[in-house]
Amino acid sequence: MGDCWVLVVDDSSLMRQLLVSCLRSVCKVTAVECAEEAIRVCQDSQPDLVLMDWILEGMSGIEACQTMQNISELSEIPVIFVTSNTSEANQELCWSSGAVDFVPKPIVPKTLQNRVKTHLKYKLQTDLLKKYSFVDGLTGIYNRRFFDMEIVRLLKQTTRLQQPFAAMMIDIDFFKKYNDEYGHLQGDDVLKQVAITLKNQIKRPIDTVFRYGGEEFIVLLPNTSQDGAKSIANQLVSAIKNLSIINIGSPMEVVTVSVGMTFLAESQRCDTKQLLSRADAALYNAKETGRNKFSILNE
Ligand SMILES: Nc1nc2c(ncn2[C@@H]2O[C@H](COP(=O)(O)OP(=O)(O)OP(=O)(O)O)[C@@H](O)[C@H]2O)c(=O)[nH]1
Repeated sequence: MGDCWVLVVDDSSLMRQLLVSCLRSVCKVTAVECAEEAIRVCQDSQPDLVLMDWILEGMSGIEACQTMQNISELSEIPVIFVTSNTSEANQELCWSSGAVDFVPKPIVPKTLQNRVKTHLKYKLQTDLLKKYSFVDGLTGIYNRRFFDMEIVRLLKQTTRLQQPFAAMMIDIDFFKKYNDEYGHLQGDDVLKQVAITLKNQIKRPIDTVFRYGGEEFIVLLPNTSQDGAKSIANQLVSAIKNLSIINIGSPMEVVTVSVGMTFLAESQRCDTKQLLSRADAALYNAKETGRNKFSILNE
């Protein structure tokens, strides 16, 4: 729980100090003074929990909570109101805005700490369950379901932050021949080795590998230059070849992959469908022009 991170939103500096010092022994805490800034912080780096004041300059706590509910990547961050507006009608507003709890002011430190601990525990459990439902059973890397969610979030983030973005579609060459020659169980083992190798090649925490389909993988590299992405694509191709897994059905004699890459410069935008069809076209080109290589499609 010490690694959890709580964002405090309160326009009184005294209250911010009080809340931060009260929670410091429970988790990491950051404080901001208005709802607009809180939403920005949540969009950039999602906290595990938000402690929200009701009356704030500009957007109110209730409006902020409603706004967060309507932004898909923020809608699952639990919000607890910390407020002296404790009338029944106001409590009703808290619940209907999407808050998970309500702590009255003046705060009782022990109560606040225990409420926060309880909600962080729920959050950690939910995150863990989600994580398992997003992991591919065979290879242990993220699955298609997670890709479908992540790609929407990452493309939005890329547009908002005006960053470049690279996506690679990776397909094992002559894998049907491998299965036919060595059997499906050994084929499964190759899929595991390829997945682990791809994962080990990408070093930054924001880069992600997914198993997209049977013997197809996707690598997403947010905020990466075109040269950087090309060099990673080359590394991936070499790393798989260097595993030296014999495949007598392949002219390369070992298991190799083909990589189709699409790159979006800072100003370029596209949706998931366009991104996938470009990566797929580049992959087709890599397959058609010899396999065991990468191709790039920019337009
Ligand atoms: N062992 C195993 N094989 C799989 C799995 N998913 C898909 N495959 C196999 O992957 C093979 C894909 O074959 P193709 O699409 O013809 O592609 P390929 O033989 O790799 O040929 P190219 O892509 O053109 O180089 C098929 O034999 C599938 O049965 C899996 O989970 N385990």
